[in-house]
Amino acid sequence: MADDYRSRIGRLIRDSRQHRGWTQSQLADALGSSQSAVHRIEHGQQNLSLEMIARIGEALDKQIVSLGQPGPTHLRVSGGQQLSGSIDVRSSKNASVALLCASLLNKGRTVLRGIARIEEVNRIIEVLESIGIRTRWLGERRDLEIVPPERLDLDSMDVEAARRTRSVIMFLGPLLHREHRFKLPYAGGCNLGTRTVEPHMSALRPFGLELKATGGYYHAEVDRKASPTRPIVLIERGDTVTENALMAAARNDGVTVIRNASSNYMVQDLCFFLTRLGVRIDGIGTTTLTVHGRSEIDVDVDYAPSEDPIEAMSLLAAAIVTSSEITVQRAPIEFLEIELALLEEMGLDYDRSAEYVAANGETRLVDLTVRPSLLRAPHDKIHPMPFPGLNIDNLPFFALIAATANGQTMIHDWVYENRAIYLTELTKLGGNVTLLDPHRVLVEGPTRWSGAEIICPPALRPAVVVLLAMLAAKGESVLRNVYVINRGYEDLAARLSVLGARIEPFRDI
Ligand SMILES: CC(=O)N[C@H]1[C@@H](OP(=O)(O)OP(=O)(O)OC[C@H]2O[C@@H](n3ccc(=O)[nH]c3=O)[C@H](O)[C@@H]2O)O[C@H](CO)[C@@H](O)[C@@H]1O
Ligand SMILES: C=C(OP(=O)(O)O)C(=O)O
Repeated sequence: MADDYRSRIGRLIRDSRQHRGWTQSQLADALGSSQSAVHRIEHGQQNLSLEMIARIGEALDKQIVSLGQPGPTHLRVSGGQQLSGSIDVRSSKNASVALLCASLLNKGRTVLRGIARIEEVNRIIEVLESIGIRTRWLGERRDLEIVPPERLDLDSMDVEAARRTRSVIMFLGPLLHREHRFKLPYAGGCNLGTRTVEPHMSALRPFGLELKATGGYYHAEVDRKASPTRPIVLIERGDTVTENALMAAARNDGVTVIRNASSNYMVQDLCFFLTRLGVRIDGIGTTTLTVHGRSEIDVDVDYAPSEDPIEAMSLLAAAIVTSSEITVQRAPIEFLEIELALLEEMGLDYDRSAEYVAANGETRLVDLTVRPSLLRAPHDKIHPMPFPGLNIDNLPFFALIAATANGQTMIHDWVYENRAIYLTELTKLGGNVTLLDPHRVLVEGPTRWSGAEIICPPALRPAVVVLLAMLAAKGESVLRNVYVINRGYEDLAARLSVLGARIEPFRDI
């Protein structure tokens, strides 16, 4: 019996080590032990103390043994501290998930450099692995290698992981070239109200895809003889629908024109990646994309997705709400220009460095230094638009910034049915935020923030907005159940702590 447990724990340790891309010697170094001891542990030949199991878990960043289900993670924030220093923007959630899905187009080995280490990416990796794709973290755990099998095993799909994201909808475009018939679970993700899949269906129909939604699944049938005979006109300029159409077009043997395409940051990253796969795309960065597809893609490809403009905006908001001077390094300026123009109107004092190029060789980056400023409310309402408008995912941060400014600001989120509602959580921290209707909130500043205990709203950006307000609130706050934040941000609490924030993660016992 004891032997059996030792072997099972040993296997868990071996799997976690391999998932991290470490050798036995590397783990031994991290533990101050020897390679032969790690070998014995992994083969169940060594008695392990609880302390040793905890140390191994810490080294591998993975809980090896738990009593029951591990509970949710919460954050305790001691607010009112000014932040200082510099912080790098990490790669984007939205490009990372698109590129993971796009790897399904490639028979060769795909390496994604510096991909975001976030829960949303973890869920997609779990789905990919469950259908037979081998993934492995390389080097410093920032680069992901993806190797496809000869045939996918779609029936074994990890449905639980798939249902926790909306991104799995982007399997449709690549899969329609590999399978005649398949099913995908309904797309999940944040609770932002109903989000349509109709534009995806109409964009992919010309490629022969028919979808029926029943019993919690989209049932797909593909007519392989079909291919678009005229330009595909998207009924919405959505990001993931554009990506789905691009991925379908990438392996369509011929030229596909996509009109009313999104030219947002993640779409551009996907276009650059597809170009590396040998797919020519004209019109990158515009709303008409002309794709010269290839029926076979078998390339060993290496690509580094660009920095996340939404994370950059979040960090600017962190500086503004805490009246701090910080430098946000590696900000993708093309996707922040309108946000910065508006902040300038509101009175923000900031500098930007000369431009330099991201690791993808394309995206223009700058360093932004923000200084404490007295902000005033803008004259007009703030509302988002598809790129090149103010980014839809950046809008919630303007509610927080408006709460620090003098005067009244109307925030109009026409896009999501439910997202503006969560901004009223700021009232629990002393904000003056009135919900006028499900799409509009009126924010009156400036605010004297005060600490509170709040359960994370079930939406990524509003949850981060609440966390940032807690940084400004004097006294202690608690933010409960922060999975939703970890879905889209890498080590946010730890990285803000490096800037001087006092944030401590904890779990219920
Ligand atoms: C994985 C990923 O990349 N997610 C992003 C992507 O989701 P995604 O592309 O999946 O966004 P949706 O297709 O759900 O669009 C968001 C909402 O906007 C509406 N809509 C969209 C475009 C349009 O021209 N008209 C219109 O009405 C949709 O009906 C929907 O209600 O784009 C959203 C909007 O930028 C972002 O918030 C998400 O972070
Ligand atoms: C709404 C968002 O993303 P998703 O499409 O992954 O739900 C977001 O990033 O804020």
